[in-house]
Amino acid sequence: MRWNHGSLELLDQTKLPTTIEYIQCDNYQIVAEAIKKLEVRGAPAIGAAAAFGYVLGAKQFQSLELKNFISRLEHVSEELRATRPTAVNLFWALDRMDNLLRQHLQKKSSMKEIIFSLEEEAIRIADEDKKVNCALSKYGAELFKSPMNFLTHCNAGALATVDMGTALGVIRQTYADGHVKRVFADETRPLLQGARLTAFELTQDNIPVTLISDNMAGWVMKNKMVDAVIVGADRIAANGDVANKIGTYSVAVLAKEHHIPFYVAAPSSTFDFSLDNGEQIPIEERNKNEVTHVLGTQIAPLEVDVFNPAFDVTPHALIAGIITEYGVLKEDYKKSIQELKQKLEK
Ligand SMILES: CSC[C@H]1O[C@H](OP(=O)(O)O)[C@H](O)[C@@H]1O
Repeated sequence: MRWNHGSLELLDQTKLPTTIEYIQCDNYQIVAEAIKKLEVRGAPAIGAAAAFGYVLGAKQFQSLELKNFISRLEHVSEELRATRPTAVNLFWALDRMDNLLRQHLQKKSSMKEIIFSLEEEAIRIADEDKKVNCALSKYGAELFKSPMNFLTHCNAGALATVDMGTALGVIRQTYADGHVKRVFADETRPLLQGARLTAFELTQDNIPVTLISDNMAGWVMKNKMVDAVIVGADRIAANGDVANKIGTYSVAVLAKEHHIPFYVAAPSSTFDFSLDNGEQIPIEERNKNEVTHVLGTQIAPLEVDVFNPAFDVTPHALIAGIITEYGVLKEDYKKSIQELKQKLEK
């Protein structure tokens, strides 16, 4: 994504890998639609895009009298929050924008000061994400000191963040250290983020990648073709339960069965300290057409019933470590995540 001081340019991820097309967002409504349609997707990327959408909304209504400006911007925040329910980074980013607005209102700042400060905060959120991914990638790479075959699910790469990625950030750093033999990428039905995005990112970086369909993950593990699994996250509860793309839970169970370490890579902004466990994480359910059609081609009877949860929850007991920008958290997750929370509150 690229911020041009008045408009946000987003790479349309629904068109990848065959078409490189950008969406010029000059109002918050276009950003909200882009998040809903997964034109921009991935927890940190959604958060940063929403923050810039908030700035666009503020600019759209800056000529209103203050009372109306405030109510319109509250509506902008609500509309952006309503785009997708699971990735907590969306709400974390919008909370930062709302809190900053409240501070300016208390200080009776001018409209010009408010707009400038909101824009600075959105840019800060984006810049922080790049630095955070670099830091967590270094911590993650320290776990892998010999040549490894990885398996990953969905896309937790540069396309899912502002840059570098989380799970793919660790893989990129580990590759730079000479410790990646190959990455097995699950295609990740129904929207194929693995086939369309992870395979795209890794081939662009000349990192050896083998695309597999989701139902092959168990067999490659059984045949000792995988040394470690690493995935991203959309929301992590206070006990270490992790919500991530649907299919992640199945991969974690398979990894456990085959004694393969299963890692999650996520910035601290993906933790939801208000939730005791993963059962409390809202799981987005999406349109049935995403399952009955593949890239617009019908593959099932239209009248069939469909269940289309976009995420599932992996219990912390299946997770070998959660790689963050503060280091790798391990069991007892409740304790290590509480320590992370205290660190963030300092
Ligand atoms: C680095 S967070 C990436 C995370 O987000 C993806 O979901 P979606 O493509 O629906 O936004 C997936 O769960 C990834 O692991």
